[in-house]
Amino acid sequence: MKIVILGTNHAGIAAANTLLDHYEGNEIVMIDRNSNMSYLGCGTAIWVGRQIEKPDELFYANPAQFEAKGAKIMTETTVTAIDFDQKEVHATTKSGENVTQNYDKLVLATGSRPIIPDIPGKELDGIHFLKLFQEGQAVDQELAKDTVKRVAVIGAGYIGTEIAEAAKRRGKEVLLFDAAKTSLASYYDEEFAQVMDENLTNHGISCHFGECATAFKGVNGRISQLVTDKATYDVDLLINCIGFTANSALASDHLETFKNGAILVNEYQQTSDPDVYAVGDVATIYSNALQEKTYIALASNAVRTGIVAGHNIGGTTLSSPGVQGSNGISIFGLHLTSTGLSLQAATRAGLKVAFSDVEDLQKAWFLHEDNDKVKIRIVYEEDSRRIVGAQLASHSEIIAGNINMFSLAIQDHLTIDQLALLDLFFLPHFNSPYNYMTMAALSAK
Ligand SMILES: Cc1cc2nc3c(=O)[nH]c(=O)nc-3n(C[C@H](O)[C@H](O)[C@H](O)COP(=O)(O)OP(=O)(O)OC[C@H]3O[C@@H](n4cnc5c(N)ncnc54)[C@H](O)[C@@H]3O)c2cc1C
Ligand SMILES: NC(=O)c1ccc[n+]([C@@H]2O[C@H](COP(=O)([O-])OP(=O)(O)OC[C@H]3O[C@@H](n4cnc5c(N)ncnc54)[C@H](O)[C@@H]3O)[C@@H](O)[C@H]2O)c1
Repeated sequence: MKIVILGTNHAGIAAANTLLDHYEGNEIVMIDRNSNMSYLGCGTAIWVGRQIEKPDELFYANPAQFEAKGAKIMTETTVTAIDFDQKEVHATTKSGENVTQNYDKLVLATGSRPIIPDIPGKELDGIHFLKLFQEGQAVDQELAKDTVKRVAVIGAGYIGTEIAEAAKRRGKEVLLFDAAKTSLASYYDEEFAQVMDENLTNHGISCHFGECATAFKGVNGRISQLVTDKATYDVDLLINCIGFTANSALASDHLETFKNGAILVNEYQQTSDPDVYAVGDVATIYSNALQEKTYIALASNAVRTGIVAGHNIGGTTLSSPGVQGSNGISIFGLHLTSTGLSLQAATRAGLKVAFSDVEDLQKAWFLHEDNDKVKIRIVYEEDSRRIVGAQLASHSEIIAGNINMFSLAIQDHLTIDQLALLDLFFLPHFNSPYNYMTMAALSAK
């Protein structure tokens, strides 16, 4: 069987590795327009903020590894069209040569691109996006310039908040904007996001929330001012981080799509064309919290969906268990993690939910060093008492592991009452006998 994989980043790599490592006798062709593969965008802010010196280790795979396993890999080759009737992929190489690859099964792993705000001045120099390694390099080079003193970041979601920290660590004056009332509003309720907002402000980032960019103005073709619905700011550099949109244009005329344009897939990652699979940021994903298909762009989902598609194409039926959109962020030592739905998000989705909040020390009360407070919220359905979300905030790194338990609870449809008496280990170095997770579940009304 000939399998063509379009896009060789996290989702395409996972599909290819699954097929190459577990199934024999297939011809695998991988095509990508980029010159590199496997770039971990999650490391961009860590590198740009000089928490690591170099970006070299942010790549975990290269074309030679796939060639060694028998795949044909075509980088710097842009797919221009797909003929789904003839089962052919048309592409153009770097040198301008047009090439065609036929397929028995096709994997769409073309990912996503940042959304471009449609406002005047968007074409000015000094306005950047952050997705590709090359875009990270461009921002890194800008931050090295002495002339770049004031940086505006539009969008205080994950990328915006992380790059705001990085620019601050590079000694810049940083202004962070979001249309929402707080940072991280898509992931956390106000009570949690405000902890982050305070942290950002305390570290010298100027937060402008509930404020929308309306125009970018320039001098000699380069950004010099940001105009919002509230004021005008002089800026030397602007970074847009207002979310991703699926790269589905190659297939959206032929395949069924979700309301945001992502390719609709079933639990086997199969699209409305049975010979075409879609994985990662280009595809929808099933949310166990919402109990319906949705769109969540995460590298963790890209890897899992690639594995699922690989096995199903290879011949092993494997159904995806769905996801919770579990995520985390760490800014100037403050960690926030969440899974499933916040109270706001659940209410917006029409769920009738309640919540339980607790605040306590991470470790036992008699340990006075490195024993930070933890803030926890569990969100659950009022009638069924099914857990649909959890949020944690602390300077303690231990919370990073805890959120995964809530992810499993949501996946397995556990109720808040089932969580209350769950056997959680106790050791003073890590927690208290009255664990805050237990206490949050026990105190649910
Ligand atoms: C700055 C940043 C930080 C992030 N941090 C995290 C994090 O901490 N945790 C997390 O889980 N997620 C994180 N993400 C999100 C994560 O990077 C994405 O969800 C992930 O990259 C999706 O992988 P993918 O393979 O589906 O798509 P992509 O990474 O978008 O890859 C798609 C590939 O398809 C190729 N392609 C597209 N169109 C064509 C075409 N026509 N022809 C040929 N090739 C094509 C592209 O060149 C690309 O290589 C972060 C993203 C960014 C940008
Ligand atoms: N730590 C992580 O897990 C991590 C890190 C980086 C990126 N990612 C993922 O990558 C994807 C893209 O990240 P992102 O930060 O671009 O998106 P995001 O969805 O996290 O945040 C986008 C932010 O932009 C704001 N916004 C939207 N339109 C706006 C406008 N016109 N003006 C001002 N603000 C506006 C939104 O309110 C939101 O807070 C997301 O799926 C994210 O989860 C994850």
